[in-house]
Amino acid sequence: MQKNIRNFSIIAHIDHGKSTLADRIIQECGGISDREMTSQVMDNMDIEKERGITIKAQSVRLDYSLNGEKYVLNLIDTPGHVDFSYEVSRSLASSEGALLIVDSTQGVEAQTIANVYIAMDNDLELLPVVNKIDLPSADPMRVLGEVEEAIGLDCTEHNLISAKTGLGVKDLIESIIKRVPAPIGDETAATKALIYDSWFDNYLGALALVRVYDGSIKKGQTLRMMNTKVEHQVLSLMYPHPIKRADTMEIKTGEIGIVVLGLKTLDGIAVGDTMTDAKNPTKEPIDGFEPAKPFVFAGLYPIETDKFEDLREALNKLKLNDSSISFEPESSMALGSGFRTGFLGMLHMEVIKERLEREFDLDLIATAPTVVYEVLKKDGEKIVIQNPSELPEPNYIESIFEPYVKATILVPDEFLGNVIKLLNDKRGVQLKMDYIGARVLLEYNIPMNEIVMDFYDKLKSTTKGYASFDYEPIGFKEGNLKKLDVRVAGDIVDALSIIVPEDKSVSRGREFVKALKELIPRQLFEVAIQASIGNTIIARETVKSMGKNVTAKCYGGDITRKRKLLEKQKAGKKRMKAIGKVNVPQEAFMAVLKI
Ligand SMILES: Nc1nc2c(ncn2[C@@H]2O[C@H](COP(=O)(O)OP(=O)(O)OP(=O)(O)O)[C@@H](O)[C@H]2O)c(=O)[nH]1
Repeated sequence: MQKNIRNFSIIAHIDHGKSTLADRIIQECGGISDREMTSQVMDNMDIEKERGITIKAQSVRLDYSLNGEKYVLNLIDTPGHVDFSYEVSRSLASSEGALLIVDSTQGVEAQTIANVYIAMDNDLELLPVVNKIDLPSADPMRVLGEVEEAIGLDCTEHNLISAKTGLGVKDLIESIIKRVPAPIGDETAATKALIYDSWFDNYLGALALVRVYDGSIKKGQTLRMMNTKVEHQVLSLMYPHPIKRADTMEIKTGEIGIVVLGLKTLDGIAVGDTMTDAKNPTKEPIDGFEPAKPFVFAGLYPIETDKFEDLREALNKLKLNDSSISFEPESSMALGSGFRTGFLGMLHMEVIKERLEREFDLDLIATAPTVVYEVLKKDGEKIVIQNPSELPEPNYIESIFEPYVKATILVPDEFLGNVIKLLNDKRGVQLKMDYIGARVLLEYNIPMNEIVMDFYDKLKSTTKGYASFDYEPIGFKEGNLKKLDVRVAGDIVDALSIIVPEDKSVSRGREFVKALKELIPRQLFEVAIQASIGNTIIARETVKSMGKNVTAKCYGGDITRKRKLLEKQKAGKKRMKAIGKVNVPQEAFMAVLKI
Protein backbone atom coordinates (compact mmCIF):
# COMPACT_ATOMS: atom_id res chain seq x y z
CA MET A 1 0.00 0.00 0.00
CA GLN A 2 1.33 3.39 -0.99
CA LYS A 3 0.44 4.98 2.33
CA ASN A 4 3.01 2.82 4.10
CA ILE A 5 5.89 3.44 1.67
CA ARG A 6 8.63 5.99 2.41
CA ASN A 7 11.16 6.85 -0.28
CA PHE A 8 14.07 8.91 1.00
CA SER A 9 17.64 9.91 0.15
CA ILE A 10 20.57 11.07 2.19
CA ILE A 11 22.34 14.34 1.42
CA ALA A 12 25.71 15.03 3.01
CA HIS A 13 29.05 16.63 2.36
CA ILE A 14 31.90 14.19 1.82
CA ASP A 15 32.88 12.40 5.07
CA HIS A 16 29.93 13.68 7.07
CA GLY A 17 28.81 10.06 7.51
CA LYS A 18 26.33 9.20 4.78
CA SER A 19 27.53 5.64 4.16
CA THR A 20 27.91 4.91 7.87
CA LEU A 21 24.34 6.05 8.51
CA ALA A 22 22.98 4.06 5.57
CA ASP A 23 24.62 0.92 6.93
CA ARG A 24 23.23 1.64 10.41
CA ILE A 25 19.68 2.12 9.13
CA ILE A 26 19.90 -1.16 7.19
CA GLN A 27 21.06 -2.90 10.35
CA GLU A 28 18.37 -1.30 12.51
CA CYS A 29 15.69 -2.57 10.10
CA GLY A 30 17.11 -6.09 10.31
CA GLY A 31 18.12 -5.92 6.67
CA ILE A 32 21.48 -7.37 7.50
CA SER A 33 22.89 -9.40 10.38
CA ASP A 34 25.93 -8.33 12.40
CA ARG A 35 27.94 -11.05 10.74
CA GLU A 36 27.07 -9.79 7.27
CA MET A 37 27.86 -6.25 8.25
CA THR A 38 31.27 -5.95 6.62
CA SER A 39 32.48 -2.41 6.70
CA GLN A 40 30.29 -0.14 4.61
CA VAL A 41 27.96 -2.36 2.69
CA MET A 42 26.65 0.50 0.60
CA ASP A 43 29.97 1.34 -1.07
CA ASN A 44 30.80 -1.78 -3.00
CA MET A 45 33.10 -0.82 -5.84
CA ASP A 46 36.79 -1.35 -5.01
CA ILE A 47 37.83 2.18 -5.86
CA GLU A 48 34.92 3.52 -3.78
CA LYS A 49 36.15 1.59 -0.77
CA GLU A 50 39.74 2.66 -1.22
CA ARG A 51 38.95 6.30 -1.66
CA GLY A 52 36.00 6.36 0.71
CA ILE A 53 33.77 7.99 -1.88
CA THR A 54 30.43 7.00 -3.32
CA ILE A 55 30.33 6.86 -7.12
CA LYS A 56 27.37 4.71 -8.10
CA ALA A 57 24.08 5.18 -6.33
CA GLN A 58 22.94 2.13 -4.37
CA SER A 59 19.47 1.60 -3.05
CA VAL A 60 17.90 -0.73 -0.55
CA ARG A 61 14.35 -1.76 0.35
CA LEU A 62 13.75 -2.33 4.07
CA ASP A 63 10.85 -3.34 6.30
CA TYR A 64 10.06 -1.66 9.58
CA SER A 65 7.20 -2.09 12.05
CA LEU A 66 5.89 0.80 14.08
CA ASN A 67 2.88 0.64 16.38
CA GLY A 68 1.65 -2.53 14.71
CA GLU A 69 1.86 -1.04 11.18
CA LYS A 70 4.29 -2.45 8.62
CA TYR A 71 6.23 0.09 6.59
CA VAL A 72 8.44 -0.21 3.51
CA LEU A 73 11.44 2.09 3.65
CA ASN A 74 13.29 2.67 0.40
CA LEU A 75 16.68 4.22 1.04
CA ILE A 76 17.92 5.77 -2.18
CA ASP A 77 21.62 6.43 -2.02
CA THR A 78 23.03 9.32 -4.06
CA PRO A 79 26.57 9.65 -5.41
CA GLY A 80 28.39 12.24 -3.34
CA HIS A 81 30.69 13.77 -5.91
CA VAL A 82 29.86 16.70 -8.18
CA ASP A 83 30.96 14.79 -11.29
CA PHE A 84 27.87 12.68 -10.83
CA SER A 85 25.42 15.51 -10.22
CA TYR A 86 23.04 14.27 -12.92
CA GLU A 87 22.74 10.96 -11.07
CA VAL A 88 22.25 12.89 -7.82
CA SER A 89 19.34 14.80 -9.29
CA ARG A 90 17.72 11.64 -10.72
CA SER A 91 18.08 9.83 -7.38
CA LEU A 92 16.54 12.76 -5.54
CA ALA A 93 13.70 12.90 -8.04
CA SER A 94 12.86 9.35 -6.98
CA SER A 95 12.34 10.28 -3.32
CA GLU A 96 9.75 12.24 -1.37
CA GLY A 97 12.15 13.20 1.40
CA ALA A 98 15.84 13.63 2.17
CA LEU A 99 17.91 13.46 5.30
CA LEU A 100 20.23 16.44 5.42
CA ILE A 101 23.23 15.12 7.33
CA VAL A 102 25.66 17.61 8.83
CA ASP A 103 28.75 16.66 10.82
CA SER A 104 28.39 18.26 14.29
CA THR A 105 32.13 18.87 14.50
CA GLN A 106 32.29 20.62 11.11
CA GLY A 107 29.10 22.34 9.99
CA VAL A 108 27.46 23.09 6.68
CA GLU A 109 29.72 22.71 3.62
CA ALA A 110 29.49 23.54 -0.08
CA GLN A 111 28.31 20.11 -1.14
CA THR A 112 25.54 20.15 1.48
CA ILE A 113 24.23 23.40 0.05
CA ALA A 114 24.54 22.40 -3.62
CA ASN A 115 22.61 19.16 -3.00
CA VAL A 116 19.97 20.92 -0.92
CA TYR A 117 19.23 23.18 -3.90
CA ILE A 118 18.60 20.07 -6.03
CA ALA A 119 16.36 18.60 -3.29
CA MET A 120 14.39 21.85 -3.07
CA ASP A 121 13.92 21.87 -6.86
CA ASN A 122 12.33 18.44 -6.42
CA ASP A 123 10.09 19.64 -3.53
CA LEU A 124 11.51 17.11 -1.08
CA GLU A 125 10.74 17.19 2.63
CA LEU A 126 14.12 17.92 4.27
CA LEU A 127 14.93 16.48 7.69
CA PRO A 128 17.88 18.14 9.43
CA VAL A 129 20.10 15.50 11.03
CA VAL A 130 23.21 16.30 13.02
CA ASN A 131 25.72 13.43 13.06
CA LYS A 132 28.79 12.41 15.09
CA ILE A 133 27.41 13.71 18.40
CA ASP A 134 29.51 11.04 20.16
CA LEU A 135 32.62 13.14 19.51
CA PRO A 136 33.81 15.52 22.28
CA SER A 137 34.13 18.44 19.86
CA ALA A 138 30.50 18.10 18.69
CA ASP A 139 28.56 21.37 18.71
CA PRO A 140 25.10 20.42 17.42
CA MET A 141 23.36 23.70 18.29
CA ARG A 142 25.89 25.83 16.40
CA VAL A 143 25.56 23.49 13.41
CA LEU A 144 21.74 23.66 13.46
CA GLY A 145 22.03 27.45 13.58
CA GLU A 146 24.19 27.29 10.44
CA VAL A 147 21.64 25.12 8.65
CA GLU A 148 18.92 27.67 9.42
CA GLU A 149 21.14 30.55 8.33
CA ALA A 150 22.68 29.07 5.19
CA ILE A 151 19.69 27.17 3.87
CA GLY A 152 16.76 28.87 5.54
CA LEU A 153 15.48 25.51 6.75
CA ASP A 154 13.37 25.45 9.93
CA CYS A 155 15.28 23.21 12.35
CA THR A 156 12.84 23.19 15.29
CA GLU A 157 12.29 19.52 14.56
CA HIS A 158 15.64 17.83 14.13
CA ASN A 159 17.50 14.61 14.95
CA LEU A 160 20.78 14.33 16.78
CA ILE A 161 22.54 11.06 16.04
CA SER A 162 25.73 9.09 16.04
CA ALA A 163 25.78 6.90 12.96
CA LYS A 164 28.81 5.20 14.45
CA THR A 165 27.33 4.10 17.78
CA GLY A 166 23.73 3.95 16.59
CA LEU A 167 22.58 6.58 19.10
CA GLY A 168 19.37 8.29 17.93
CA VAL A 169 19.05 6.17 14.77
CA LYS A 170 15.80 4.44 15.87
CA ASP A 171 14.25 7.84 16.57
CA LEU A 172 15.44 9.00 13.17
CA ILE A 173 13.68 6.11 11.43
CA GLU A 174 10.49 7.05 13.26
CA SER A 175 10.92 10.68 12.16
CA ILE A 176 11.24 9.46 8.57
CA ILE A 177 7.96 7.54 8.86
CA LYS A 178 6.27 10.53 10.46
CA ARG A 179 7.60 13.32 8.28
CA VAL A 180 8.41 12.00 4.80
CA PRO A 181 5.20 11.98 2.73
CA ALA A 182 3.96 8.72 1.21
CA PRO A 183 4.01 8.54 -2.61
CA ILE A 184 0.75 9.51 -4.33
CA GLY A 185 0.74 7.83 -7.75
CA ASP A 186 -2.29 6.67 -9.71
CA GLU A 187 -2.43 2.89 -9.31
CA THR A 188 -4.88 2.41 -12.17
CA ALA A 189 -3.05 4.57 -14.73
CA ALA A 190 -0.66 3.37 -17.46
CA THR A 191 2.81 2.33 -16.31
CA LYS A 192 5.13 5.27 -15.71
CA ALA A 193 8.54 4.68 -14.12
CA LEU A 194 11.79 6.66 -13.92
CA ILE A 195 15.12 4.93 -14.55
CA TYR A 196 17.39 6.48 -11.96
CA ASP A 197 20.34 4.13 -12.20
CA SER A 198 21.48 1.37 -14.53
CA TRP A 199 24.38 -1.00 -14.52
CA PHE A 200 25.62 -4.20 -16.07
CA ASP A 201 25.55 -7.58 -14.39
CA ASN A 202 27.63 -10.39 -15.88
CA TYR A 203 24.85 -12.95 -15.39
CA LEU A 204 21.67 -10.91 -15.83
CA GLY A 205 22.78 -8.36 -18.43
CA ALA A 206 21.71 -4.72 -18.25
CA LEU A 207 19.71 -3.82 -15.13
CA ALA A 208 17.57 -0.74 -14.59
CA LEU A 209 16.81 0.60 -11.14
CA VAL A 210 13.45 2.33 -11.33
CA ARG A 211 10.94 4.27 -9.30
CA VAL A 212 7.35 3.55 -10.36
CA TYR A 213 5.18 6.71 -10.38
CA ASP A 214 1.91 5.37 -11.85
CA GLY A 215 0.60 1.88 -12.54
CA SER A 216 2.98 -1.01 -12.07
CA ILE A 217 5.60 -3.13 -13.81
CA LYS A 218 4.82 -6.83 -14.10
CA LYS A 219 6.90 -9.82 -15.05
CA GLY A 220 6.32 -10.65 -18.72
CA GLN A 221 5.07 -7.15 -19.58
CA THR A 222 6.55 -5.46 -22.67
CA LEU A 223 8.00 -2.08 -21.76
CA ARG A 224 9.03 0.86 -23.90
CA MET A 225 11.74 3.37 -23.00
CA MET A 226 10.20 6.65 -24.09
CA ASN A 227 13.42 8.44 -25.15
CA THR A 228 15.56 5.65 -26.56
CA LYS A 229 12.44 3.95 -28.01
CA VAL A 230 13.81 0.52 -27.07
CA GLU A 231 11.08 -2.07 -26.37
CA HIS A 232 11.64 -5.24 -24.42
CA GLN A 233 9.90 -7.83 -22.29
CA VAL A 234 10.47 -7.92 -18.52
CA LEU A 235 12.34 -11.15 -17.73
CA SER A 236 12.32 -10.72 -13.96
CA LEU A 237 11.91 -8.16 -11.20
CA MET A 238 13.71 -7.69 -7.88
CA TYR A 239 13.78 -5.42 -4.88
CA PRO A 240 17.23 -3.87 -4.36
CA HIS A 241 19.38 -4.94 -1.45
CA PRO A 242 23.17 -4.86 -1.07
CA ILE A 243 23.46 -8.59 -0.39
CA LYS A 244 20.13 -10.36 -0.80
CA ARG A 245 17.86 -9.14 -3.57
CA ALA A 246 14.34 -10.54 -3.33
CA ASP A 247 12.47 -11.60 -6.49
CA THR A 248 9.00 -10.20 -7.03
CA MET A 249 6.26 -10.55 -9.67
CA GLU A 250 5.33 -6.86 -9.66
CA ILE A 251 6.73 -3.46 -8.72
CA LYS A 252 3.76 -1.40 -7.62
CA THR A 253 2.99 2.32 -7.64
CA GLY A 254 5.33 4.26 -5.39
CA GLU A 255 7.86 1.43 -5.12
CA ILE A 256 11.42 1.09 -6.32
CA GLY A 257 12.80 -2.03 -7.95
CA ILE A 258 15.24 -3.60 -10.37
CA VAL A 259 14.01 -4.49 -13.85
CA VAL A 260 15.80 -7.26 -15.79
CA LEU A 261 15.26 -6.96 -19.53
CA GLY A 262 18.01 -9.24 -20.81
CA LEU A 263 19.62 -6.44 -22.83
CA LYS A 264 23.30 -6.90 -23.65
CA THR A 265 24.28 -3.25 -23.33
CA LEU A 266 23.23 -0.24 -21.31
CA ASP A 267 22.53 1.84 -24.41
CA GLY A 268 18.76 1.25 -24.34
CA ILE A 269 18.23 2.08 -20.68
CA ALA A 270 19.58 5.54 -20.05
CA VAL A 271 19.38 7.11 -16.60
CA GLY A 272 16.61 9.69 -16.63
CA ASP A 273 14.49 7.92 -19.26
CA THR A 274 10.85 6.94 -18.60
CA MET A 275 9.60 3.35 -18.88
CA THR A 276 6.04 2.73 -19.92
CA ASP A 277 3.83 -0.05 -21.27
CA ALA A 278 4.49 -0.69 -24.97
CA LYS A 279 0.81 -1.30 -25.79
CA ASN A 280 -0.77 1.21 -23.46
CA PRO A 281 1.81 4.00 -23.11
CA THR A 282 1.51 6.93 -20.72
CA LYS A 283 1.14 10.29 -22.51
CA GLU A 284 4.06 12.32 -21.18
CA PRO A 285 7.47 11.10 -20.07
CA ILE A 286 8.78 12.26 -16.69
CA ASP A 287 10.38 15.56 -17.58
CA GLY A 288 13.96 16.64 -17.38
CA PHE A 289 15.51 13.77 -19.28
CA GLU A 290 18.98 14.49 -20.62
CA PRO A 291 21.51 11.84 -21.50
CA ALA A 292 24.54 11.96 -19.18
CA LYS A 293 26.89 14.22 -21.12
CA PRO A 294 30.66 14.05 -20.86
CA PHE A 295 32.00 17.47 -19.84
CA VAL A 296 35.71 16.82 -19.83
CA PHE A 297 37.74 15.32 -22.65
CA ALA A 298 41.29 14.05 -22.76
CA GLY A 299 43.37 11.98 -25.14
CA LEU A 300 44.40 8.57 -23.82
CA TYR A 301 47.40 7.03 -25.56
CA PRO A 302 49.07 3.73 -24.84
CA ILE A 303 52.78 4.23 -24.16
CA GLU A 304 53.52 1.09 -26.15
CA THR A 305 52.03 1.79 -29.56
CA ASP A 306 51.05 -1.85 -30.18
CA LYS A 307 48.59 -1.66 -27.26
CA PHE A 308 46.07 0.45 -29.17
CA GLU A 309 43.61 -2.44 -29.77
CA ASP A 310 43.95 -3.54 -26.13
CA LEU A 311 42.97 -0.05 -25.07
CA ARG A 312 39.94 -0.12 -27.36
CA GLU A 313 38.82 -3.43 -25.90
CA ALA A 314 39.29 -2.18 -22.34
CA LEU A 315 37.28 0.99 -23.02
CA ASN A 316 34.50 -1.12 -24.57
CA LYS A 317 34.38 -3.27 -21.44
CA LEU A 318 34.21 -0.27 -19.11
CA LYS A 319 31.49 1.30 -21.20
CA LEU A 320 29.27 -1.74 -20.65
CA ASN A 321 28.94 -0.60 -17.07
CA ASP A 322 29.27 3.13 -17.46
CA SER A 323 27.39 4.53 -20.41
CA SER A 324 28.59 8.05 -19.63
CA ILE A 325 32.08 7.34 -21.01
CA SER A 326 32.50 8.18 -24.67
CA PHE A 327 35.51 7.54 -26.85
CA GLU A 328 36.60 7.69 -30.43
CA PRO A 329 39.94 7.05 -32.08
CA GLU A 330 42.16 10.06 -32.62
CA SER A 331 45.67 10.42 -33.81
CA SER A 332 48.17 12.93 -32.68
CA MET A 333 51.32 13.77 -34.56
CA ALA A 334 53.08 13.84 -31.23
CA LEU A 335 51.60 10.81 -29.52
CA GLY A 336 50.49 8.42 -32.25
CA SER A 337 47.16 6.58 -32.08
CA GLY A 338 44.87 6.82 -29.10
CA PHE A 339 41.33 7.70 -28.08
CA ARG A 340 39.68 11.02 -27.35
CA THR A 341 37.74 10.06 -24.25
CA GLY A 342 34.89 11.96 -22.61
CA PHE A 343 34.25 11.98 -18.85
CA LEU A 344 31.68 13.51 -16.51
CA GLY A 345 34.40 15.38 -14.65
CA MET A 346 37.91 15.22 -13.24
CA LEU A 347 37.27 12.53 -10.63
CA HIS A 348 35.53 10.38 -13.20
CA MET A 349 38.56 10.76 -15.48
CA GLU A 350 40.98 9.77 -12.71
CA VAL A 351 38.89 6.76 -11.75
CA ILE A 352 38.63 5.53 -15.36
CA LYS A 353 42.33 6.03 -16.03
CA GLU A 354 43.16 4.18 -12.83
CA ARG A 355 40.82 1.29 -13.71
CA LEU A 356 42.32 1.01 -17.22
CA GLU A 357 45.80 0.82 -15.77
CA ARG A 358 44.91 -1.44 -12.87
CA GLU A 359 42.31 -3.83 -14.27
CA PHE A 360 43.61 -4.01 -17.83
CA ASP A 361 47.31 -3.60 -17.20
CA LEU A 362 47.82 -0.70 -19.61
CA ASP A 363 50.38 2.10 -19.36
CA LEU A 364 48.81 5.30 -20.59
CA ILE A 365 49.70 8.87 -21.38
CA ALA A 366 46.79 11.21 -20.75
CA THR A 367 46.78 14.64 -22.31
CA ALA A 368 45.60 17.61 -20.29
CA PRO A 369 41.82 17.58 -19.85
CA THR A 370 39.74 20.12 -21.72
CA VAL A 371 36.07 21.05 -21.82
CA VAL A 372 33.83 20.99 -24.90
CA TYR A 373 33.56 24.18 -26.96
CA GLU A 374 30.80 25.10 -29.38
CA VAL A 375 31.96 27.02 -32.42
CA LEU A 376 29.73 28.98 -34.75
CA LYS A 377 31.50 29.27 -38.08
CA LYS A 378 31.19 32.20 -40.47
CA ASP A 379 29.28 29.96 -42.92
CA GLY A 380 26.61 29.35 -40.23
CA GLU A 381 27.70 25.83 -39.36
CA LYS A 382 27.85 24.97 -35.65
CA ILE A 383 30.50 22.49 -34.57
CA VAL A 384 31.52 20.95 -31.28
CA ILE A 385 35.20 20.85 -30.38
CA GLN A 386 36.54 18.23 -27.99
CA ASN A 387 40.17 18.84 -28.76
CA PRO A 388 41.76 22.32 -28.96
CA SER A 389 43.81 21.29 -31.98
CA GLU A 390 40.54 20.90 -33.95
CA LEU A 391 39.67 24.59 -33.63
CA PRO A 392 39.28 26.13 -37.11
CA GLU A 393 41.52 28.98 -38.25
CA PRO A 394 40.40 32.35 -36.77
CA ASN A 395 39.10 33.71 -40.10
CA TYR A 396 36.51 30.91 -40.25
CA ILE A 397 35.17 31.57 -36.74
CA GLU A 398 32.18 33.78 -36.00
CA SER A 399 32.04 33.03 -32.27
CA ILE A 400 33.13 30.48 -29.66
CA PHE A 401 30.99 29.36 -26.71
CA GLU A 402 32.36 27.71 -23.59
CA PRO A 403 30.58 25.84 -20.76
CA TYR A 404 30.02 27.58 -17.41
CA VAL A 405 29.30 26.26 -13.93
CA LYS A 406 27.71 27.76 -10.86
CA ALA A 407 30.28 27.29 -8.10
CA THR A 408 29.38 27.24 -4.41
CA ILE A 409 32.24 27.91 -2.00
CA LEU A 410 32.32 28.13 1.78
CA VAL A 411 35.40 29.71 3.29
CA PRO A 412 36.47 31.07 6.68
CA ASP A 413 36.40 34.85 6.73
CA GLU A 414 40.19 35.21 7.06
CA PHE A 415 40.80 33.63 3.62
CA LEU A 416 38.07 35.55 1.79
CA GLY A 417 40.53 37.93 0.10
CA ASN A 418 42.64 35.07 -1.28
CA VAL A 419 39.60 33.26 -2.62
CA ILE A 420 38.12 36.31 -4.32
CA LYS A 421 41.47 36.99 -5.96
CA LEU A 422 41.64 33.41 -7.22
CA LEU A 423 38.07 33.55 -8.53
CA ASN A 424 38.75 36.82 -10.36
CA ASP A 425 41.86 35.36 -11.89
CA LYS A 426 39.73 32.45 -13.11
CA ARG A 427 37.21 34.82 -14.74
CA GLY A 428 34.54 34.21 -12.08
CA VAL A 429 31.49 36.47 -11.78
CA GLN A 430 30.05 36.92 -8.29
CA LEU A 431 26.38 36.08 -7.73
CA LYS A 432 26.20 36.00 -3.96
CA MET A 433 28.25 36.62 -0.84
CA ASP A 434 26.70 35.85 2.57
CA TYR A 435 28.14 35.56 6.03
CA ILE A 436 27.30 32.39 7.99
CA GLY A 437 28.87 32.81 11.41
CA ALA A 438 32.60 33.27 10.83
CA ARG A 439 32.43 31.84 7.34
CA VAL A 440 31.42 33.25 3.99
CA LEU A 441 29.21 31.57 1.41
CA LEU A 442 30.16 32.55 -2.14
CA GLU A 443 28.32 31.76 -5.34
CA TYR A 444 30.05 32.45 -8.65
CA ASN A 445 29.52 31.74 -12.32
CA ILE A 446 32.82 30.57 -13.69
CA PRO A 447 34.00 29.02 -16.98
CA MET A 448 34.26 25.28 -16.54
CA ASN A 449 37.63 25.17 -18.23
CA GLU A 450 39.09 27.19 -15.36
CA ILE A 451 38.04 24.58 -12.82
CA VAL A 452 39.05 21.47 -14.75
CA MET A 453 42.57 22.76 -14.43
CA ASP A 454 43.76 22.49 -10.85
CA PHE A 455 41.30 24.99 -9.38
CA TYR A 456 40.46 22.77 -6.44
CA ASP A 457 44.12 22.32 -5.46
CA LYS A 458 44.71 26.06 -5.70
CA LEU A 459 41.62 26.77 -3.62
CA LYS A 460 42.79 24.30 -0.97
CA SER A 461 46.31 25.72 -0.82
CA THR A 462 45.19 29.33 -0.67
CA THR A 463 42.85 28.55 2.26
CA LYS A 464 45.03 26.03 4.13
CA GLY A 465 42.47 23.37 3.23
CA TYR A 466 39.53 25.13 4.92
CA ALA A 467 37.43 25.96 1.87
CA SER A 468 34.81 23.59 0.54
CA PHE A 469 33.66 23.68 -3.05
CA ASP A 470 30.95 22.29 -5.29
CA TYR A 471 29.60 23.18 -8.73
CA GLU A 472 26.92 22.43 -11.25
CA PRO A 473 26.95 23.01 -15.02
CA ILE A 474 24.72 25.88 -16.18
CA GLY A 475 25.19 25.96 -19.95
CA PHE A 476 27.29 27.76 -22.57
CA LYS A 477 28.31 31.42 -22.88
CA GLU A 478 30.18 33.26 -25.59
CA GLY A 479 33.82 33.94 -24.81
CA ASN A 480 36.65 35.86 -26.40
CA LEU A 481 38.85 32.81 -26.88
CA LYS A 482 41.91 31.95 -28.88
CA LYS A 483 43.89 28.81 -29.57
CA LEU A 484 47.36 28.87 -28.12
CA ASP A 485 49.88 26.56 -29.76
CA VAL A 486 53.17 25.38 -28.40
CA ARG A 487 56.12 24.97 -30.71
CA VAL A 488 58.97 22.79 -29.65
CA ALA A 489 62.06 23.38 -31.77
CA GLY A 490 59.87 25.19 -34.27
CA ASP A 491 57.20 22.51 -34.70
CA ILE A 492 53.66 22.81 -33.32
CA VAL A 493 52.94 19.95 -30.91
CA ASP A 494 49.23 19.26 -31.42
CA ALA A 495 48.76 17.52 -28.06
CA LEU A 496 49.88 20.68 -26.23
CA SER A 497 47.48 23.16 -27.83
CA ILE A 498 45.07 24.87 -25.41
CA ILE A 499 42.21 27.35 -25.69
CA VAL A 500 42.71 30.54 -23.67
CA PRO A 501 40.85 33.79 -23.06
CA GLU A 502 42.42 36.44 -25.31
CA ASP A 503 43.09 38.94 -22.51
CA LYS A 504 45.04 36.35 -20.56
CA SER A 505 46.76 34.72 -23.50
CA VAL A 506 50.14 36.39 -23.04
CA SER A 507 50.43 35.69 -19.31
CA ARG A 508 49.22 32.12 -19.70
CA GLY A 509 51.51 31.55 -22.68
CA ARG A 510 54.47 32.75 -20.61
CA GLU A 511 53.60 30.53 -17.67
CA PHE A 512 53.05 27.57 -19.95
CA VAL A 513 56.42 27.76 -21.71
CA LYS A 514 58.12 28.32 -18.36
CA ALA A 515 56.50 25.17 -16.93
CA LEU A 516 57.50 23.23 -20.05
CA LYS A 517 61.08 24.45 -19.82
CA GLU A 518 61.34 22.87 -16.37
CA LEU A 519 60.00 19.56 -17.68
CA ILE A 520 61.84 19.12 -20.98
CA PRO A 521 65.35 17.86 -20.29
CA ARG A 522 68.43 19.28 -21.98
CA GLN A 523 69.13 17.77 -25.36
CA LEU A 524 72.26 17.66 -27.45
CA PHE A 525 71.18 20.93 -29.05
CA GLU A 526 69.41 24.10 -27.96
CA VAL A 527 65.63 23.79 -27.99
CA ALA A 528 63.28 26.75 -28.33
CA ILE A 529 59.90 26.40 -26.62
CA GLN A 530 57.49 28.98 -27.95
CA ALA A 531 53.87 29.85 -27.39
CA SER A 532 52.07 31.25 -30.38
CA ILE A 533 48.66 32.50 -31.38
CA GLY A 534 48.21 32.08 -35.09
CA ASN A 535 51.57 33.09 -36.51
CA THR A 536 52.49 35.43 -33.68
CA ILE A 537 54.96 34.19 -31.10
CA ILE A 538 53.88 35.51 -27.70
CA ALA A 539 56.36 33.82 -25.36
CA ARG A 540 59.64 31.96 -25.58
CA GLU A 541 61.95 29.97 -23.35
CA THR A 542 65.08 28.10 -24.30
CA VAL A 543 66.26 24.76 -23.03
CA LYS A 544 70.02 25.11 -23.23
CA SER A 545 72.03 22.49 -25.01
CA MET A 546 74.00 20.11 -22.90
CA GLY A 547 76.35 19.80 -25.83
CA LYS A 548 78.56 16.81 -25.60
CA ASN A 549 79.37 17.51 -21.94
CA VAL A 550 77.39 14.59 -20.60
CA THR A 551 80.45 12.49 -20.94
CA ALA A 552 82.92 15.31 -20.56
CA LYS A 553 83.31 14.61 -16.86
CA CYS A 554 84.79 11.26 -17.74
CA TYR A 555 87.86 12.86 -19.25
CA GLY A 556 87.55 10.46 -22.13
CA GLY A 557 89.34 7.83 -20.09
CA ASP A 558 86.91 5.75 -18.12
CA ILE A 559 85.05 3.77 -20.74
CA THR A 560 82.72 1.83 -18.45
CA ARG A 561 81.57 4.96 -16.75
CA LYS A 562 81.00 6.64 -20.05
CA ARG A 563 78.95 3.70 -21.27
CA LYS A 564 76.89 3.65 -18.10
CA LEU A 565 76.05 7.29 -18.53
CA LEU A 566 74.98 6.76 -22.11
CA GLU A 567 72.83 3.79 -21.12
CA LYS A 568 71.20 5.83 -18.43
CA GLN A 569 70.40 8.44 -21.05
CA LYS A 570 68.89 5.77 -23.29
CA ALA A 571 66.69 4.36 -20.50
CA GLY A 572 65.50 7.86 -19.78
CA LYS A 573 64.45 8.21 -23.39
CA LYS A 574 62.11 5.23 -23.19
CA ARG A 575 59.63 7.03 -20.96
CA MET A 576 59.60 9.95 -23.35
CA LYS A 577 57.95 10.62 -26.64
CA ALA A 578 60.24 11.77 -29.42
CA ILE A 579 58.79 14.86 -31.06
CA GLY A 580 60.90 15.60 -34.06
CA LYS A 581 64.34 15.33 -32.62
CA VAL A 582 63.27 16.37 -29.11
CA ASN A 583 62.41 13.96 -26.32
CA VAL A 584 59.39 15.14 -24.35
CA PRO A 585 58.53 13.42 -21.06
CA GLN A 586 54.93 12.49 -20.32
CA GLU A 587 54.60 15.04 -17.49
CA ALA A 588 54.95 17.80 -20.08
CA PHE A 589 51.55 16.90 -21.51
CA MET A 590 50.00 17.78 -18.16
CA ALA A 591 52.11 20.93 -17.67
CA VAL A 592 49.19 23.16 -18.56
CA LEU A 593 47.59 22.18 -15.24
CA LYS A 594 50.37 24.05 -13.48
CA ILE A 595 49.60 27.46 -14.93
N1 LIG B 1 32.85 9.43 15.66
C1 LIG B 1 32.02 9.26 14.65
N2 LIG B 1 32.50 9.01 13.43
C2 LIG B 1 31.62 8.84 12.41
C3 LIG B 1 30.23 8.91 12.61
N3 LIG B 1 29.64 8.72 11.41
C4 LIG B 1 30.63 8.52 10.51
N4 LIG B 1 31.83 8.58 11.11
C5 LIG B 1 33.15 8.45 10.48
O1 LIG B 1 33.33 9.48 9.54
C6 LIG B 1 34.05 9.02 8.39
C7 LIG B 1 33.25 9.29 7.11
O2 LIG B 1 32.06 8.53 7.14
P1 LIG B 1 31.39 7.98 5.82
O3 LIG B 1 30.15 7.30 6.23
O4 LIG B 1 32.37 7.22 5.00
O5 LIG B 1 31.10 9.35 5.09
P2 LIG B 1 30.30 9.61 3.76
O6 LIG B 1 29.54 10.86 3.95
O7 LIG B 1 29.59 8.39 3.34
O8 LIG B 1 31.44 9.88 2.77
P3 LIG B 1 31.35 9.75 1.20
O9 LIG B 1 30.84 8.38 0.87
O10 LIG B 1 32.79 9.92 0.84
O11 LIG B 1 30.49 10.86 0.73
C8 LIG B 1 34.31 7.53 8.62
O12 LIG B 1 35.62 7.40 9.13
C9 LIG B 1 33.27 7.16 9.68
O13 LIG B 1 33.70 6.09 10.51
C10 LIG B 1 29.76 9.18 13.94
O14 LIG B 1 28.56 9.27 14.21
N5 LIG B 1 30.69 9.34 14.90
